[in-house]
Amino acid sequence: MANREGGEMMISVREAYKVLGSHQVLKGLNMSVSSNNIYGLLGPSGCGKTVLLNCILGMRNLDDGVIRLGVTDRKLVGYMPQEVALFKEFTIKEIFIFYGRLFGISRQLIHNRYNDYTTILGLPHWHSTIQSLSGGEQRRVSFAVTLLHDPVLLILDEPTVGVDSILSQRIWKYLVELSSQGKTIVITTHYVEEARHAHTIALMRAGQILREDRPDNIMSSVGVSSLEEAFLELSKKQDEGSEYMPIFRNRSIGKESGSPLNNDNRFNINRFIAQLIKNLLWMKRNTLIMSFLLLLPAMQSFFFCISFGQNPQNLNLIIYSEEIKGDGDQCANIDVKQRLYDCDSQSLEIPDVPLTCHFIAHLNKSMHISLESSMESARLNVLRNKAWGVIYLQSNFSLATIQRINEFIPTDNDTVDSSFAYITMDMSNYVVANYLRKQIIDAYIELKRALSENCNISDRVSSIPLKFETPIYGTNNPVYAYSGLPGFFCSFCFYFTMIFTSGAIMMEKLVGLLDRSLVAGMNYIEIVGAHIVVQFLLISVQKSIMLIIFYICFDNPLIGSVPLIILLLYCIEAVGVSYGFLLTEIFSSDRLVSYAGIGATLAVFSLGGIIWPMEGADILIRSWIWAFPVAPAIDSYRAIALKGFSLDHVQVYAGFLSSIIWTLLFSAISVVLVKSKRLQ
Ligand SMILES: Nc1ncnc2c1ncn2[C@@H]1O[C@H](COP(=O)(O)OP(=O)(O)OP(=O)(O)O)[C@@H](O)[C@H]1O
Repeated sequence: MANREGGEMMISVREAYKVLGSHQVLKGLNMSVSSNNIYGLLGPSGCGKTVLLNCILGMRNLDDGVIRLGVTDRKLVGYMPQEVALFKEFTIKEIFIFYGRLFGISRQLIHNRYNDYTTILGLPHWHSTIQSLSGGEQRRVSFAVTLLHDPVLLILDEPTVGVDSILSQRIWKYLVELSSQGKTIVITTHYVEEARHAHTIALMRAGQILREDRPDNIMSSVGVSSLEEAFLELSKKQDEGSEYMPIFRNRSIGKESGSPLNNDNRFNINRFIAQLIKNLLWMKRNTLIMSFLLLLPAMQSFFFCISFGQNPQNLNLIIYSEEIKGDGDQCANIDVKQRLYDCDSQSLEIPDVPLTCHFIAHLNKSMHISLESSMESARLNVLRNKAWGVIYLQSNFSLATIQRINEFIPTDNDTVDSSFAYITMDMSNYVVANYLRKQIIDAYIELKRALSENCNISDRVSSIPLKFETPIYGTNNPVYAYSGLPGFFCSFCFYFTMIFTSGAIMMEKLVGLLDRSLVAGMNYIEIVGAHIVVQFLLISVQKSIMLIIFYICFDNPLIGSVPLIILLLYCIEAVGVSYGFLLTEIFSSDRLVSYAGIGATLAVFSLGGIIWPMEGADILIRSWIWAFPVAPAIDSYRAIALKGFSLDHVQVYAGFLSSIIWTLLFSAISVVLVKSKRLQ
């Protein structure tokens, strides 16, 4: 490319249009940057300088217009973003080595260049971490990183903002030296004064270049003595519309301009290793976060095992019995096996120790029983939340119960009524109330069995004719935690990988690290690949910790194949990684990413049958549950762990299939979004 004077042209932008949201940012912009020149892009905040640079670097595509560059290889371009965009926890040495690896520069050359930049720019010590440096020092390091691979074209987005005047002068002096060595430099700035050092100045306003020329030519052509005045004059003309009539071109009308720089979409092992080492180094530097990430699953699983789904214990229950006098001394030291009454006696009498005491003894096995002397005080205690219920037994409860056992069908209604235990409960808690109800029924069945045995009456005849045989799966006294654990474990694996993936990528994105790496030639395959390796290591350790706590420290049932369970968990984690990545492509703020992540986890939590079995869900949800992410995998886990099913069972392979399909779907949408963003 040649410029008007016959010299080489490094950048040529023609009729550039760009709309972002509802804002037309570039409006038919033209720009020409000659090789070996310093091109100062001067304009107020929001005029579109950064968007223009992004388009030149291929981070965004124009809606219409053409960009041509004198170089197409990313290795020949150096980009310094507006933000410092460096890893805060890393030392200067580590940052230099990271970017050096990206560009394939040897260690020796990296070190030599550091020494050169230290002389020129006064870089801090090689082993200083970025977070220990002042703002100005960080900018110097960022500038040096841009120069590290000796690029031909330098694009610097406000390198002197927030920098003291001495450093700013130093940077400009060095830029002049670089241009004399054959580099082309495009530099954006707000500061008119420092822009005078540039060979060419472009005055930009509202998405257009108002004038582009040598500084003195601009002033003389407008007939003023300063660049500020020239800018004001040209701005007035733009507002009057005499020279720069804004033309709105709709995105759909214009033809899209592709990236002016080549994108290397092939996997490059050096770049991948650079990214991988960087991720591992980040983990090493953030020991607090890493220990939290490893302790969190241990704590979560431990707390789950000791608190979730176990049967309620020591529930308070009150007995108000008219048979018992005073504070219940009669019931002290009851042996539930002792003979209850004399079956041979012809006339039935109240036994020495009333049956109430035996009933209490059976109830006491699983509950905490206290006696009250009146129904009013008993009810008051339930009202005051001191007990879960009251059992009222009438004065001739023992006699009526014995009579009922002996005669099978008692003769009079009074006897029938007196043999009843009248129960008034606090039913506000579903689980507690039902568990208590079962415990009371079990205690009564025990009492009745003891009474039957007392008189050698077969319990087979006197008891309810229902017999629960050895169950096919599980036990006759199931614990809710056993069926809740699969949902908890799987949801945690999904949540953790999703939040770690989105957190790691958003961290790089928000501070400009991702853009810097992408401009340097890194591609998404390398970035995501390196991330997956790190994730894999981390989740393997986490998973092992959780499996040990669940199945070795605590005796939760696991009758199926352990390798199959581990494989299933990796599949669920793949869904978490792909969903986390998708969120970072959909949202630009980490807050929104967190909201969407937590929202999805809550949905997984409730659809996974942890809180309540899906058999109780609405028919609409039940019939579509297979279509939700993670829920079928939780079902598979349950089938493997609690029923011992293998991969050839539909309930098991459905979970694997669902996880694979969701991973592919989330990944495919992410790829489409990444590609379409390039077009934005
Ligand atoms: N993703 C986006 N969506 C919508 N509008 C955007 C987006 N990015 C930038 N803009 C708008 O485009 C305009 C130009 O932004 P740009 O960052 O290029 O300004 P600038 O000239 O670089 O400003 P500064 O000097 O403050 O950095 C601004 O009004 C900004 O709000």
